[in-house]
Amino acid sequence: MELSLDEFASLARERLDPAVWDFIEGGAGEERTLAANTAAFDRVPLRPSVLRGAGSPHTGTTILGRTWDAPLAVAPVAYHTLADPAGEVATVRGTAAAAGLPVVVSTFAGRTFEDIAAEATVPLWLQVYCLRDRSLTRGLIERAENAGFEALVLTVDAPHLGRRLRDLRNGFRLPAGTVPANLPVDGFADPAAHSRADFDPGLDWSVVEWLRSVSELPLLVKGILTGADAVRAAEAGVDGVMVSNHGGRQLDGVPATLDVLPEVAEAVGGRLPVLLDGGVRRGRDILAALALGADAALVGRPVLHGLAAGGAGGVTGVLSVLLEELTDAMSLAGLRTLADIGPSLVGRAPDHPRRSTVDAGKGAGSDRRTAAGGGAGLRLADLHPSVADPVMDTMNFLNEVTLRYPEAVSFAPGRPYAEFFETEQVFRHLRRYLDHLAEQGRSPAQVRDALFQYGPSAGVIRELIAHSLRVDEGIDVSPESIVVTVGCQEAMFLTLRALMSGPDDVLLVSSPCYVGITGAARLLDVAVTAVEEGEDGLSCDALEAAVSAERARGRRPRAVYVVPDHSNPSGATMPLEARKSLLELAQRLDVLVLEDSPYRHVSPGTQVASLKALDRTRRVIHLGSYAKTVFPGARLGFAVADQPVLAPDGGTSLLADELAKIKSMVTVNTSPLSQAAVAGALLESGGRVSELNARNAAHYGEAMRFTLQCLEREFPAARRTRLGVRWNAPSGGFFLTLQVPFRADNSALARSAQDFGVIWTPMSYFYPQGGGLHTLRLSTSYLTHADIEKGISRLAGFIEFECGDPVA
Ligand SMILES: Cc1cc2nc3c(=O)[nH]c(=O)nc-3n(C[C@H](O)[C@H](O)[C@H](O)COP(=O)(O)O)c2cc1C
Repeated sequence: MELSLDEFASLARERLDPAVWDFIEGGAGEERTLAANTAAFDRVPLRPSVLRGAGSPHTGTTILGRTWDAPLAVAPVAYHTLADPAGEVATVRGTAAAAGLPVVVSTFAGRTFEDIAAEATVPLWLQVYCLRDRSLTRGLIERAENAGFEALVLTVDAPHLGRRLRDLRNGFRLPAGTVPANLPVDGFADPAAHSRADFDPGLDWSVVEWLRSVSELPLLVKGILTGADAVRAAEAGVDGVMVSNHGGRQLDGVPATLDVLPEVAEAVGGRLPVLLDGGVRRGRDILAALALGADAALVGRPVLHGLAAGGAGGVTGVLSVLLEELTDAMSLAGLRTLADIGPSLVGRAPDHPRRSTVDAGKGAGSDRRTAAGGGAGLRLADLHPSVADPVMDTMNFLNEVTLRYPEAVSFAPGRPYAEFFETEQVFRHLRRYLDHLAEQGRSPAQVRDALFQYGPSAGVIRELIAHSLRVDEGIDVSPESIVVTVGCQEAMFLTLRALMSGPDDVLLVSSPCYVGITGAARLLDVAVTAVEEGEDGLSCDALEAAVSAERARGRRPRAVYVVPDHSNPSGATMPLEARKSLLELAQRLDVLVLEDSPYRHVSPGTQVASLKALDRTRRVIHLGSYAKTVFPGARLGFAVADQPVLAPDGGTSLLADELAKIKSMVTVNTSPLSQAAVAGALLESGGRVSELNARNAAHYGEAMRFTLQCLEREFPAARRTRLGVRWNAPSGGFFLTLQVPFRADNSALARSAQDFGVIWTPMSYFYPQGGGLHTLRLSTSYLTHADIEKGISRLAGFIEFECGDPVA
């Protein structure tokens, strides 16, 4: 087994044709820059700090709005097919098996963007050479965008390819079968000659504006080597810069990238992410780059070495070695997270430039705050990385857009229908509960304290909840296995905190997935792996494959989160058999199931048995919510955690006891007032939440049916087919999803709100590892029929306009 990148390089050299090896390995001119790139890392020793209580390191980071497992990506390298016939397809497969890291695909990829995207579960970026033929360039970008690529990387150091003496001596020609799969196949065999013919040597900074006009994807420029150019790039409005000298393949004699990094980082001043490539060959090199101001590093040649050495598995090997070395170096240097990395790690004064303070995912034109100056100003980079993660902005963005366009019909929030609430109801519920306490023999002072005082962390209405679960759901658990929480959100948070004990623990989530759980995971630095949902919800096969893949990577899949009934956001419901299979599989694989099911009792018809009701082996932690069934203002939820927990001294407790301990340090206890209000509702209905909600369920079912009917009316079959619009027809819940042929992103949403007066939610918010770019979510729950009708008619106008087919 190869233990270093050098060993992969040696294997590749043995296996590749010498001229191909030279093409990959060589640099321009006397290869001084090529040599300088690696030598620069050797000149920068790391200076560890000891006894810092660092524990296990966490390598995750957020760049351009996406979470990466480590500050590492695959640099754009032409023709991966030179190293393996499967080319870039093998690369993305191999990368995914190592970690969630982006792959930058070259304009000169040996496989089509569509083929690569079909195989990719990691984010893809497109490297752009701006060709003389702008329409060809635009076409490439459009194809990549349609295939789901997430960013553009404009290479700015190559008006034509550099003077590569090895290739000139070898008379290098691309071997038969190696072609630029995304370009018209003509005249490419001599890459240098072709670049002189087709690259646009007259580019200036206006190219940024042109790219902005053809694509809304975030844009980075690759090939920045001076602070001045970095400033120009920032002024031109790019979303990130890459310090690169093209791996020493362009102008020979330019400095090593690591040497110019501090200058570039200082010039950028935290406004944009700074990435670096060139000579990165060890995990500790990544640390050095981060210490000198980079947000992440990329590797080029080593990936081709891996491909040549062992196809996709070789790529996995190369990246895994780098990641292991990175974790090892962090641990030995006393670094717990990337936020701990600063100039002192490489012995520089602390006022040296730091990494980006702004996540570039916010896109062009966003408010780019500069690093705080003196005084009490704080730097975003010094706060927990979750605060810069776009998942945290999801709720705010939707609230903001709804407030900004008050006249718009909003299909965004999953709120209950307001007409169900009457203010006096709350007082009635409170009275009912207080009477209940008196009936149970509590003295007036005890009744008073039950409302006014702190209460036990685990809650005071656990008996009533246990009773309700028994009579209504067939879930038979003791009150002691319940913890009453501040909304279901707190139940998720406590459960994750308790279960996820180390950096190798992974939470599996069905994807698309409710953002509350991914947000909680982000706050807690918990790694999340998405498992694709099918029409019937979570698929057992996909889950099993994901668990095996995680275990193969040395990680411990701990639990799987699932919304089995009328899922938010997809609307899917798992049939009974699928639930049973899931429980059997969870037992066999030894993972816990986190069941979240807020929509069961507000959906029409008979509901399938809950996972917890079917659970015979205490595999399921049930996360409950009264937001939809009683009222959201109570902020009342609960966790059923009846799993026994064994202490080293042989004693046992319930997982619920451990959750209550954590809760005592988060919210101390759930408001007794809220508990009392919900308890009153439970008492009034004899614990039968389903009966309490019979009218509501019928109403929501009707709202869904009416929305579907309006969609049918606006998009009769012929128009639907012509436009490429499709939707699902959930049997309950608050949400349905609609597929459209254009990108349903934030800017489309802003156009929809402003020009058409209708708001919806981009489904991409709900895909933790990318996806849903052409789907939008409609919530049908809180609107009147008149609003639904108006909203769907406006939505039809918007969709038709976006499809370039405006109605007269
Ligand atoms: C064989 C080869 C092909 C490359 N093709 C491209 C390309 O198509 N576009 C580009 O921007 N950079 C290209 N590069 C440069 C890489 O993106 C990257 O800057 C360089 O390889 C990083 O240095 P490293 O190989 O030392 O990691 C290529 C590099 C190599 C070795």
